[in-house]
Amino acid sequence: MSKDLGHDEERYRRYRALLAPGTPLREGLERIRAGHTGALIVLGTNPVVEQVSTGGFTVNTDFTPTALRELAKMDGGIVVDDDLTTIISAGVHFSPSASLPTVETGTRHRTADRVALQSNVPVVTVSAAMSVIALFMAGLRYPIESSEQILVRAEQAVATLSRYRERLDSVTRELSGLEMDDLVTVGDLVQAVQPLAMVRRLAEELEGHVEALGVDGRLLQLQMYELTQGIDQLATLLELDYRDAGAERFTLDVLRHLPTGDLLDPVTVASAIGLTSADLDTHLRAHGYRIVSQSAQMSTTTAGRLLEHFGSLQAVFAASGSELAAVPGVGTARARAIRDGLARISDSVSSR
Ligand SMILES: Nc1ncnc2c1ncn2[C@@H]1O[C@H](COP(=O)(O)OP(=O)(O)OP(=O)(O)O)[C@@H](O)[C@H]1O
Repeated sequence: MSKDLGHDEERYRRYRALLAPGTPLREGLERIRAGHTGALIVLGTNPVVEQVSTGGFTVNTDFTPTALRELAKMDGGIVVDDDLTTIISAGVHFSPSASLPTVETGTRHRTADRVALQSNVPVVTVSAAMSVIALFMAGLRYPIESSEQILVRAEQAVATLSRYRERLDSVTRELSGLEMDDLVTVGDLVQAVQPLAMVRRLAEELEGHVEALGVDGRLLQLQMYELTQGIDQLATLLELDYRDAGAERFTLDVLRHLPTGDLLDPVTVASAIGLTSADLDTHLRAHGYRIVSQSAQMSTTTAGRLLEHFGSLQAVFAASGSELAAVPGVGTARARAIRDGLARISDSVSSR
């Protein structure tokens, strides 16, 4: 089955977090898996769940991993309340409509799929034969993988992300050099936004892994944090710098939804982000917010004031310390910091 989450994404994410390592539910499921007994657990109740339930007995006990494991030894399924704090019943036989479609083969899994579909309540299973945990939700089956399985994919994503991050840092440095000389073209800007979009895309994928890993995802979360530092700010600054370059407001948000194949094509990217000319050689003028605000950790408002005062990024570079200090809100100390910062940026660009 496909993993296309569509409008169920938020719900899926909630259950993925509830099923992550370290949660009581996951702990109970892991105990069941280790015991090879198997289980079918309905994660909530409503009139349809009640209607398809027969037999079993009422438990109404606090949800604990041990209680879940003990009750799973019985034949039949378990019903827990919506917020997973109480085990309502155990040993329940479910009789969902046999006409509902399912591609599952065993009776436990066919039942789980159909109960989830008919009641719109998620169902989780542990297969006794296969030792796998699965979540059934709205006609889809989501495998709940072990941390080791997820980490293999996560490590590949981290490696790709760090390559794109390196590329992004290198092209933004090149872009700075071109901005200083007022030589930027559409192609140069596109070269910077492509790795930026890829970094964001990979970070989203990693966020999913971090959520699914629960307590096992802490290290990954730190790596992701480091590799994506300053990304949103960079996007905002690029949008400010090239806001006049597009037919409408220049925004990088559209790239989130562009298929990866299209993201690799410069002309498609140029027109997707609304650049007036998709001709990659067309000259673009950067306002200079990124370079000026990063020179001395200043807000875009202050950077904007400087740029407006001097008229261009090049004029800010050419300004003397006293000229900078004379701009309202700058002052002598900050003027020195700006001069030092601009010199540093200039050096880092020319040392490459
Ligand atoms: N309709 C049902 N309601 C509740 N529990 C059920 C139902 N059908 C099957 N089960 C539970 O599933 C158990 C195993 O069934 P079966 O082996 O046919 O399923 P399966 O999908 O192949 O699962 P497994 O991979 O665990 O063997 C049953 O002993 C029973 O406890």
